[in-house]
Amino acid sequence: MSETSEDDQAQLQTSDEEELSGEEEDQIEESENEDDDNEGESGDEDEDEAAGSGSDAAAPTEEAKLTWKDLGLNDTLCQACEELKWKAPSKIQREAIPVALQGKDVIGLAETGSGKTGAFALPILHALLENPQRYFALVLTPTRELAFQIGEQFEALGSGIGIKCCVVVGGMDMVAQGLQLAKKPHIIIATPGRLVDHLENMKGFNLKAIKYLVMDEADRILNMDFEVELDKILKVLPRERRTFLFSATMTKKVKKLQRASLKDPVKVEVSNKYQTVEQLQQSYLFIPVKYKDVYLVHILNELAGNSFMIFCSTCNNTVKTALMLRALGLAAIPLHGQMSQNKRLAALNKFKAKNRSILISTDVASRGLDIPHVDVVVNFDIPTHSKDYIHRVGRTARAGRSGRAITIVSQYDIELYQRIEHLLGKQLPLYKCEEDEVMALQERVAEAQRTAKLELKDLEDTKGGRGHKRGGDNHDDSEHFAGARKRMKPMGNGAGGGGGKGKKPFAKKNWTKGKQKR
Ligand SMILES: Nc1ncnc2c1ncn2[C@@H]1O[C@H](COP(=O)(O)OP(=O)(O)OP(=O)(O)O)[C@@H](O)[C@H]1O
Repeated sequence: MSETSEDDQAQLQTSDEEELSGEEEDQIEESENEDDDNEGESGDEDEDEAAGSGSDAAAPTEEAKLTWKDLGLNDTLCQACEELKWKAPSKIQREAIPVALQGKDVIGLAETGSGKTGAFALPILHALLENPQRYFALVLTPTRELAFQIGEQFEALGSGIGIKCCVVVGGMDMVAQGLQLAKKPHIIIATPGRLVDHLENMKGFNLKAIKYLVMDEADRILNMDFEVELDKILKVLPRERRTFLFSATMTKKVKKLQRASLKDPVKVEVSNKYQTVEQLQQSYLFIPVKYKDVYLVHILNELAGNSFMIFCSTCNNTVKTALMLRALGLAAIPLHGQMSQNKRLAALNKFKAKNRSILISTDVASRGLDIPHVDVVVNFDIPTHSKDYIHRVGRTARAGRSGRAITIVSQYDIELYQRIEHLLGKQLPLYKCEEDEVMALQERVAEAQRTAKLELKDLEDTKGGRGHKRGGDNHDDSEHFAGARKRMKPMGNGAGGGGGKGKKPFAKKNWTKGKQKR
């Protein structure tokens, strides 16, 4: 493997400084263009394969003796990994990086949180240092938040070499993005819909020079939801390029994979299902649908002090659930595709900064997001596609940490749940709880549900009155809403706002008063 010369590095840095001085700040603007955030997926699950969840930690294992240098990466990048405290490559990195450095196309299948981003970013940065060039690589991701996260990771790894990235996603100002693109970054990280907008509308912008195409969450990108956009993008990319497909779940459908026009790809598959049990404690709860809220509150109470990601099936459910929990004094914040992009980012940042301990989201947050402090994932609504289960529960137990996943299964979800167990290749244990204790919460929860309902109605009325269309950006500020809550009797539950460990958001004894039977 050739080493990158100092001249090459200097070239990369010098040209950046010349062209990119006076960088303009991104303007965040509200938009209702949600084309890139499809939350549903079309089936084909029998043909899918999964690498499990959380089993191949990014954290190196004892037997992992290989160093970054051994993989063939140049010194600057080895140093960048060390600065990020990545002591040694993870399994997927050990296996994928050498193949990628040989110039091969790669299909990388490895568990959630196992370091796949580094597995494709490092060889691209290595190649960039050997042949510095603008518009060098294009990374496609299914969601906007993931695009920002990947951009940050490229910048962290490439900080020593003056790498310039541009994140191109919907919901942000087109003009500001266009200006950034015009500065010819090395790496473009994009959601397909917005990239197509630029390709079609920005004079002089093309992707003819691209040397590397990455599809992160590749099975999702190759899904029919992105068909039109992806075809447009692939048409304008040069055939002479390297293509990397990465995900924790991959389609086996040859037809779908053919769309990526890979050339003799090497499949790098990393899976070690036995460790899943150790790091990710998975369980399910079988309950009648009408008790879902009360069981959720019970779980949050039982595991108080942790950080939670709760997944719902619809935008409306995320808001309703968040309002219900907030009426009980729990620090819940919704995140979904009908929120404006600045509010989506704000919600995520509050959760990341531990200002809120409960993030309630749709599948817009199920893939790729790397928030190390997530302790518990709750599938409040069961995922319609079992693949999504793998991604959702993968938001915890990342990079060698431990975590828990609890799936609420109602009488209507049995078939979907069986499919999940089939995909996992094992049966999960029941989440144990005392029914009496749960039912003792019912009265308070019912009151909170009523409050939430009123607040939701008030929210819709207020926004509707301002001329917003229903289903637009009208479900995003439930946090600051206190209309109906003001009318509600004080709960006296001592609920906290933040989510630091050890803090109980509300005192359990308050909830067990006045037990009642079902
Ligand atoms: N070699 C390494 N050593 C230690 N930590 C690492 C290493 N490589 C990556 N990480 C860290 O592990 C975490 C998970 O990495 P990453 O987000 O790339 O996982 P992923 O495999 O893409 O997960 P997902 O399938 O959920 O998208 C990140 O916080 C990253 O910084």
